[in-house]
Amino acid sequence: MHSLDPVPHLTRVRRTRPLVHNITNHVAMNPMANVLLALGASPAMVHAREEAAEFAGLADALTLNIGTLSPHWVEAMVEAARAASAAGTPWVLDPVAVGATAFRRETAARLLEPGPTVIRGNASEIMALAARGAGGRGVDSTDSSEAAERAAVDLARRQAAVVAVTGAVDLITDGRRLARVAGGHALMPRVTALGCSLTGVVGAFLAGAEDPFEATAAALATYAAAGEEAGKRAPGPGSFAVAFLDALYALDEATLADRARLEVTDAP
Ligand SMILES: Nc1ncnc2c1ncn2[C@@H]1O[C@H](COP(=O)(O)OP(=O)(O)O)[C@@H](O)[C@H]1O
Ligand SMILES: Cc1ncsc1CCOP(=O)(O)O
Ligand SMILES: [Mg+2]
Repeated sequence: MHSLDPVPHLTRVRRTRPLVHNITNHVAMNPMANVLLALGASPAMVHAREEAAEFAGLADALTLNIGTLSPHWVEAMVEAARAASAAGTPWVLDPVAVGATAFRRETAARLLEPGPTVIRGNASEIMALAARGAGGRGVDSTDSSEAAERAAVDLARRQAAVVAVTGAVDLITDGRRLARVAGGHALMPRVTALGCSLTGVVGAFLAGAEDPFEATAAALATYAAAGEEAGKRAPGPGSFAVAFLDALYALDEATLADRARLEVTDAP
């Protein structure tokens, strides 16, 4: 068992206010920007092909999400990914519903080429990307994160990337280590774009981090702690969405240290 303290990572994000460039889907655009602001980061949603690569070169981290694709956006994403990799800027791929259509599979394959630092998806998406499952039901998972463990470790090794699988328990692996993050709240998958927004939060935690595995686990532990706090106050998805932003904003280091349920072992 290894130890991993998420608190210094949250402190770094709040101190440095990283500029996170996101090419995300139409559904997530607004909630994701609000989540990043509540966290203390600086979001920018910049998707035109004419400027995506240039902007990726300015940002502290980049996140790409294939939720509502169109051909123009795919080219912008490929160019932004290449620019980020060339500049040594960390970037995250969110393979929304990757198993659903050929267009998504082809796009994800193109985006894996320039080498994402982190791949963050739900269990069905990670299994589909690793060619081990049918891919869920649209954007929602039909698999548990435990079922995706082998796929996640294989994908991490194949891609030399960190893979984060979310669900009731989150798994994070770099192919060598495996972290489990418990907590969060059952209302989280009932609010759209909370997973997409988490991808932005992972981007914020990667900025300036020495170890992307540790930074990703810290991001997921922070998100779970905020979800748990929000769940105490919200009776349903509408109020949860608002309570989650407030909880993320209010989450202090002592509460994170107290709430974080994070364990790290060797990957199988
Ligand atoms: N049943 C659950 N209990 C607690 N937290 C959950 C549950 N399902 C998902 N989450 C949390 O919700 C967030 C989004 O994850 P998920 O729903 O898997 O992603 P996506 O929205 O991309 O499908 C993650 O922080 C995850 O830990
Ligand atoms: C509903 C929907 N349709 C295309 S993208 C999207 C948002 C998915 O958000 P999340 O992956 O966070 O559930
Ligand atoms: Mg998703």
